[in-house]
Amino acid sequence: MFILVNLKAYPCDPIEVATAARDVAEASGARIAVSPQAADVARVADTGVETWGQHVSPNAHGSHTGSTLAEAVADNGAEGTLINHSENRLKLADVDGSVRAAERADLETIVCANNPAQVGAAAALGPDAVAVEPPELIGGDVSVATADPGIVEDAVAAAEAVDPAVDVFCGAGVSTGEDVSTAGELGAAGVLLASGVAKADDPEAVLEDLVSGI
Ligand SMILES: O=C[C@H](O)COP(=O)(O)O
Repeated sequence: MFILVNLKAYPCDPIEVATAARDVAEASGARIAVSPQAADVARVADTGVETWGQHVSPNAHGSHTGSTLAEAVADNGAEGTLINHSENRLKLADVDGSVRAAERADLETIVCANNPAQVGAAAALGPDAVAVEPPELIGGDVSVATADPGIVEDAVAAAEAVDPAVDVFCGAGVSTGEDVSTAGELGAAGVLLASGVAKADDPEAVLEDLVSGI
């Protein structure tokens, strides 16, 4: 199970979380990555933790003011990127363009989706993985794998039907090792989480609990 911690725009210290994630990953052997604000990618990557972008734009180099260039994200140390997060939705053509931009920059990709139908559509674009996140459960206290296990199983089936090579993650409300374990039992290859770590008083303790569920 891959644990991807999205820091969103939370007022946490990205270096504190990144350092904790690096240490827990090294001690446990678990794959843990941190996805900070674009402006923090380089200094988070400098900690040695696996680092992901929160978004890349569909454009290449050129006259695109305000874009998040995939090549710049990669050059600053990121190994992958989220695309189409629930809080940063894109048009279908731009999801496709962002996946292609990430591929050009050798970034691994996870395309986010609200439900199994969108998971199937996202899988058809050929990302490395898709993540199913019911928007109403994001930021809550109950894991998607507990609140709505059927949506995870249906998402796994939807991706499998389109492209068996595309992994499925689940996210929303994940904060414990038990949540990670349950997600794995439902067929998820990883979890996408944010508030459980970014808002924690002791991010390292939460990460240690999370990896206990792998
Ligand atoms: O990117 C992370 C997801 O939106 C889940 O957020 P959450 O763990 O705060 O529910």
